[in-house]
Amino acid sequence: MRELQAEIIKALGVKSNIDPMKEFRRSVELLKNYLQTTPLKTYVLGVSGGQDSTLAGKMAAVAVDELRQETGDVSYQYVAVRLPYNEQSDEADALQAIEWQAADRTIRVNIEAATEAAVAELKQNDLTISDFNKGNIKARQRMIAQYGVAGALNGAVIGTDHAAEAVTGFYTKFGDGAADIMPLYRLDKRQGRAILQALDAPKNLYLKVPTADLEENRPALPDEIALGVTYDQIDDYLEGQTVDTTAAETIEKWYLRTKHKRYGAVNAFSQWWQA
Ligand SMILES: Nc1ncnc2c1ncn2[C@@H]1O[C@H](COP(=O)(O)OP(=O)(O)OC[C@H]2O[C@@H]([n+]3cccc(C(=O)O)c3)[C@H](O)[C@@H]2O)[C@@H](O)[C@H]1O
Ligand SMILES: Nc1ncnc2c1ncn2[C@@H]1O[C@H](COP(=O)(O)OP(=O)(O)OP(=O)(O)O)[C@@H](O)[C@H]1O
Ligand SMILES: [Mg+2]
Repeated sequence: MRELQAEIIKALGVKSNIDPMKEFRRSVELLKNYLQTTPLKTYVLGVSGGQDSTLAGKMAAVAVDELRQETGDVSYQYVAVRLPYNEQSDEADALQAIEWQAADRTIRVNIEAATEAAVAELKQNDLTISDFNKGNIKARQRMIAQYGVAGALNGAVIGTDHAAEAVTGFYTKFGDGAADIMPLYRLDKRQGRAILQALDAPKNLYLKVPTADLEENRPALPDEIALGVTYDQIDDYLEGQTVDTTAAETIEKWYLRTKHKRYGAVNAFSQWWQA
């Protein structure tokens, strides 16, 4: 195994083999335990219609249902948040995911107006805002909306970052990367898929092409095109298998380049950025 590969696997805590239901329970227990250590009663999660939020939302729904039963406190709830930028082409998938999860409540916030207002104000200052940059602003508007819901409903925000995204830093810093709890962290993409399969989730939700869908010039751009490496290759790498050198180098390039996302803001005591 490559030296950096072993270091990454250890840092992200990825297993080469999982028992899907055991990992599901581990995440559900984490969600239950965390809420009980806080004054909070609600889990808040943006549900896009993609694989990751389909899984994380199911974990949240099961966690709060068990908490209600075990404690008798009926105020525990899971709130799914629809966050379209105007119309969303795969809206039906998002609604299907929420129904399958059996969310206690669904909230809808269209992020288009807030995004456009932010971009327009920035442009007043003689700045060019690229489509790519605007995509990250959309992800941050989704973060603002979810924390708005959390603030109103005594909630904690769930993030869907998992090992295959953490290794590539494929998320918006302080956008979808910002959350209170990350139940998928440690799992790679195929492990998340295996859990959904074990849970008998609708196949179309876990077999669909992963996309951040943030760019207007390249709608529904597959993550694998953006990254230049496939999830199968990333998962193989994370599970300690040998992948071809080009793929391994691409993954490692992303890992090293996005180190700043896996640490807090630099201060006078931090040293990670000097290495
Ligand atoms: N050393 C460093 N090199 C580069 N940037 C550094 C930095 N240290 C701090 N920074 C800060 O980080 C910022 C760049 O990071 P960031 O804003 O995240 O931007 P960036 O990493 O350039 O873009 C985010 C990527 O994640 C993808 N994404 C986003 C959201 C969801 C998903 C998904 O899978 O669904 C994927 C998105 O398509 C895009 O490819 C800079 O503006 C700077 O403030
Ligand atoms: N249109 C949206 N509506 C609600 N939440 C969204 C939307 N787009 C992104 N999100 C939130 O941002 C997270 C990151 O997006 P990401 O694309 O990585 O995950 P996903 O869409 O759930 O799964 P996949 O990666 O397979 O597409 C989502 O899991 C979800 O919580
Ligand atoms: Mg997606």
